[in-house]
Amino acid sequence: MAELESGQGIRVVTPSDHTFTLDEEALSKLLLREDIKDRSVVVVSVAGAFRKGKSFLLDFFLRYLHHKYHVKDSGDWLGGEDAPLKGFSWRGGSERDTTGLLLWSQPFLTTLDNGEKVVILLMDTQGTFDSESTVKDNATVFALSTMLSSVQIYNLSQNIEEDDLQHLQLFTDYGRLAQQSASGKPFQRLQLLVRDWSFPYEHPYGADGGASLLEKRLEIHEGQHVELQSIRRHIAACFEELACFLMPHPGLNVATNPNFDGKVSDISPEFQTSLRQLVPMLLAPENLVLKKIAEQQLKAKDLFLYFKAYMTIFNGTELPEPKSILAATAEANNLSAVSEARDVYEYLMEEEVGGSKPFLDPGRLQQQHQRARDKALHAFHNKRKMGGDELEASYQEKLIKEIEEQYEQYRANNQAKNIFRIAGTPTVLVVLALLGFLLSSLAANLGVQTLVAIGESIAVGSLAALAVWMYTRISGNLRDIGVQIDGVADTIRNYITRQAIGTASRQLTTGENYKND
Ligand SMILES: Nc1nc2c(ncn2[C@@H]2O[C@H](COP(=O)(O)OP(=O)(O)OP(=O)(O)O)[C@@H](O)[C@H]2O)c(=O)[nH]1
Ligand SMILES: [Mg+2]
Repeated sequence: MAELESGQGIRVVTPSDHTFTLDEEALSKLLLREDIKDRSVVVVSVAGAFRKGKSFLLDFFLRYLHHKYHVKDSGDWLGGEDAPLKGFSWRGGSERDTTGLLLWSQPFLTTLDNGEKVVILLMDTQGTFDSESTVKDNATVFALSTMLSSVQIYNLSQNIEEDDLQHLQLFTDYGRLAQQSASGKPFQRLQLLVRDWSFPYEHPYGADGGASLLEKRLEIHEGQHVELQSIRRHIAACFEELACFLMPHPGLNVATNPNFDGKVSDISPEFQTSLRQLVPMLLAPENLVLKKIAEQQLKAKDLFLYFKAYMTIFNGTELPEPKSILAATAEANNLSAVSEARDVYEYLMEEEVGGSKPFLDPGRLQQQHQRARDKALHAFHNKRKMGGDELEASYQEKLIKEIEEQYEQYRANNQAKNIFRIAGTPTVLVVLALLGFLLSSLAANLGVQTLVAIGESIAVGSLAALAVWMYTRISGNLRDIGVQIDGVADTIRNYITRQAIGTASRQLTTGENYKND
């Protein structure tokens, strides 16, 4: 477990004076890490009232993840009987402990059976209903963690009560709107977890008992107030999967002993049995739920965009309307499509004209740009987006603009690789002078006087131009003339390069088919 001890909870969202700030730097260090950013994400979050054992539970998740994905051991993961429980900060007492939103600093990496490379992230959240938070603070933490996770574990104490369900109210409207905008349900798994369940004779501990209790609580019946009916109807419409698990009491040591350090031997055997069932049910490779928004699987780098988008709208003075949550989702959604398309463009261009590649004929560069641009736009269109055609069109415009800017960059870099360019005007003039002399001496041997004269005038002209050019550069006078000479040399150089490359590529590519895909 030494490796686990080197990890820590990173507070990515911090509360201050009833607003929340995103630590973009800390978040980007984790999500935009080279080995993480392109992996599909699984985000497991635990939320609910304060002081109810959320962080404590997450530390068992960490033990399992460490055992399964780092040590890759198939033996017992629960750990030594006497080892203290480490990980996210947890403690006894009546005062709140966790604040803001935290992610565990060590991402757990795995490859699923279908070849999908994933990263598993754990999220700990500030407990709701402590004496320092407002209703808005509570709703913000709960909403953010639900929207950013693929599995939200809703940690409840003793029973599922009506106010627990009302907490989901914010999402029921959002869910309705989101469904109109994209097909499918907006969120994935809501896992209710009832702690200290004391009626196993009515509903047994575990997933089955949980399912029957949940069914009973979500039942719609005649005579029920319409508001209660509508909450129930819409909760089901928001989550792809609703599940409930009933946990037994962990024993008095856990609940009341101030010196309890989390060792397994102090925890009731029933609680241990339930942990062994619950944790793999959520975190075994075959049970992982990949984070999706608007039916798109999120990569770690996309999650970063959504974090930013949601934080912005939740930081107003009011709780955001479901409509603005939808708008923020749509924006982040389009942004992620733009970023993916830009990657396609860059990849294809780098292949041909990346930093280490030699100079490419400007005509071929233009063709490659067209091809890469088309493919990037195709990738952009292919990605499902929320927010309608107008929003998509505005992001498409942004994408095209960015691509054109990048093309300019590639063109400039390519031009800089041109050998003549590196040597500049003097080389062109010297080469020209040499060619002139060569022509005149050849023509003299053949006795063609006009060509001798042409050759000589090219040579003398070039040398004179070189002398003037050097004068302008050294003295700083007659700069306009210097620029004009540069222009002529540039034109000659471009012409010669195009001819030379054209001939070379014709020879090289005779009979060869360009790969187009
Ligand atoms: N009764 C009971 N106590 C538990 C359970 N699990 C953990 N505890 C105890 O609850 C106390 C609080 O644990 P934490 O994990 O810090 O609780 P939390 O929900 O993260 O609290 P905040 O961070 O303040 O919101 C500790 O003393 C744990 O030993 C449980 O299932 N039932
Ligand atoms: Mg906590």
